[in-house]
Amino acid sequence: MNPEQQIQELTDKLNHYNYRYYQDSVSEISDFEFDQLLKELKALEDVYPEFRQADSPTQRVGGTITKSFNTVYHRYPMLSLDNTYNEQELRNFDDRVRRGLDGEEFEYICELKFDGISLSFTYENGVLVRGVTRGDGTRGDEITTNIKTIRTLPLRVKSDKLPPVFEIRGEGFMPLSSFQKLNEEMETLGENQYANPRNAASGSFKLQDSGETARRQLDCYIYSFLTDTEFFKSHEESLLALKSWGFNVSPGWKKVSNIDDVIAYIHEWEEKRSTLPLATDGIVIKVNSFEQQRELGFTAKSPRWAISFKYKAENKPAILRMVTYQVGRTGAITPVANLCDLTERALPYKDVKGVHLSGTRVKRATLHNANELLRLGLELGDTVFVEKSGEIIPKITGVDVTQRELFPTEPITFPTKCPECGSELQRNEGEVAFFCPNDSHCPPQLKGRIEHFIHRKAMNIESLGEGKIETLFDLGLVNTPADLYDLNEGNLLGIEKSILNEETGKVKKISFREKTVENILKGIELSKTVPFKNVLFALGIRFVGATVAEKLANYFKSIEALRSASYDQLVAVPEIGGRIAMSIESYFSVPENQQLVARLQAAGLQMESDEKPVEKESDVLDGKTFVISGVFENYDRDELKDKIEVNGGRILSGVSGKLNYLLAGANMGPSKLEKARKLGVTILSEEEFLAMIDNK
Ligand SMILES: NC(=O)c1ccc[n+]([C@@H]2O[C@H](COP(=O)([O-])OP(=O)(O)OC[C@H]3O[C@@H](n4cnc5c(N)ncnc54)[C@H](O)[C@@H]3O)[C@@H](O)[C@H]2O)c1
Ligand SMILES: [Zn+2]
Repeated sequence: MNPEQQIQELTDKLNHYNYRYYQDSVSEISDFEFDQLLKELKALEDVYPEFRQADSPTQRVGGTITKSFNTVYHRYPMLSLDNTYNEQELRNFDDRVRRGLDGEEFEYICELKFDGISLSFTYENGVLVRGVTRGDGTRGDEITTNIKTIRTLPLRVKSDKLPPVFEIRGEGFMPLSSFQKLNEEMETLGENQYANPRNAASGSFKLQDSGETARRQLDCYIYSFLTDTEFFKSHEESLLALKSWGFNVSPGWKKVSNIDDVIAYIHEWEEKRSTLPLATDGIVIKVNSFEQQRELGFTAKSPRWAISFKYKAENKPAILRMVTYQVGRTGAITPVANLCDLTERALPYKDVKGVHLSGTRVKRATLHNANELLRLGLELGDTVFVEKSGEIIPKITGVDVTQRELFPTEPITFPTKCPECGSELQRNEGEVAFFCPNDSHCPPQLKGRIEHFIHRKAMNIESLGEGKIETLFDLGLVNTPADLYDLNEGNLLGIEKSILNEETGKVKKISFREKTVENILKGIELSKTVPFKNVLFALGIRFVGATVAEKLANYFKSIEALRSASYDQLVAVPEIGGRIAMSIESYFSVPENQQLVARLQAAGLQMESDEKPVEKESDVLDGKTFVISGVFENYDRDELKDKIEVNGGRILSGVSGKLNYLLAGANMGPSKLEKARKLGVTILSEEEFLAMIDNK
């Protein structure tokens, strides 16, 4: 790959992770890995500035705004912080500050870096009037009713020294105790749990229902004060004043006069921070004097007068006691390392508590697949190194082979049979994972099929989550998706199941109360109105994803026609190839599948597409073709698609020479944009597009 392609790829990747992180409150990789990729991109851009993309994540704050809230412009931009994981870079920062201040004396304030989301609060005449998220740094989401649920945040501040309008900033977070409670509840309800308190805080501050936000007991530490006139001389003064006005200022901060003391502060908190009631991921160092802060100024993304030091994930030795094998929803086999602490070597495995890693005890780490076992060269009884990068699943990073002399080990033999159903395992040419081919009877695969069926993009039965499906499956009430339609109040109400959490040894109860049952049944009933294309996707036919399902539904119009289509008829459909055609044929040839479809049909699901001809609003877009890409402010992509169609336009699946317009939102891949430019396609913003149809 040449540098230009590398820059493009890194940009796309990082923008994707940013989007998932800020929009969906999900971390697909660890923060450390994210920050390494960002540094890699920055280094490349420094050498090849001409290839830097317009949407480079090195140039802007990563967050986004959503259309579910009012968008508010920040009076003062809300930036990010530069970060580092090592002391040398911290000393380099110190050198830059010193040079920037021409040798003047200066002080630092060290603070803990709380792991939540950045919030801004505006007070007018002492009254809290607005709370806004950081958003993209320039504009954020107005979440005033939600932030008012923070009990430590004064709604009114009494002091005769206050400026008429001021803004304060802080980190909204979910205390560890609230986080644990929330996740236990999610588990009981069978909902997906949050991976870490940060994601939980970010999701909870942006709920539409502020009653629910209140219930989740969020909190906020205040760390900054802003106003139009110079009010304080230093950060220290402002922290003391904020405290005296009743704001929740975390007591851990400290003023120091040189970088060595900063480093001492970092060491002091490295262990101690695990005793705090909230998650922290590092410390923040700020130049104390506001005048000096102004002298140093800002980059596009962060102040030059501050930096954060992030603690690296802890890495510890552990003993590999055994390897167990999990069967995934698709039948893939994942080996899992079962670990214990060095001090637990002699304990029977059931009494083992695991290795202490960043505040929790770890007993298991995924080994991904058979190749990973080989790559690490593991043997049973080995002393291995484990790491937990904050929120992400613990992983084994290496083996200490010297320990084998003292503690004998045994080779690991990968199983040849499925641990769940006993079928002979298979591995496809060129694939790393072994899988169980018994897709019609292997329990985890059956469960997986049902989970796919209820997915938002399939039958959209939101009232059923993973935990509930698991319970119904284990009780034998639901073995196939069709069984869902036989459920009634009689067999659901009062169901209880205790689930043992093997990590903690705690037993949790899942119970179906009246309200839950009502919701489940309502969701199932509603799914009968879900269009045919979703039903087709929900069946989970191999290679028939949501887009293929839509194409097939539009073409064949009914399950009857699809089922009886020959291979030749199938491949005659635009964009349907031999692989898909074969998979469809083979799906309908299996008796269990025929039965399933028949039962679903009898239950009243939509097995025909009732595509009404679109009611046209105008023909201003007649004969024009569009591709929609990225994220938009006012409408989502489906809404935009509708707007195009009712005005006579057509949607194409990709950028090509035939395309007239690319409707480009935020976060779209720069390579697509580039391609469109090269082909001379007109690129439209959301605004420009809306103006186009407004002129009808
Ligand atoms: N894992 C992923 O997929 C993923 C994706 C995107 C971003 N990230 C992580 O998020 C980081 C970027 O997020 P960011 O821009 O919010 O930067 P950041 O979280 O590294 O630092 C800036 C933020 O720190 C917070 N903060 C906490 N305590 C503070 C204090 N005492 N004083 C001042 N600020 C304080 C503020 O909210 C501020 O906005 C990345 O560096 C990466 O680590 C991870
Ligand atoms: Zn199996």
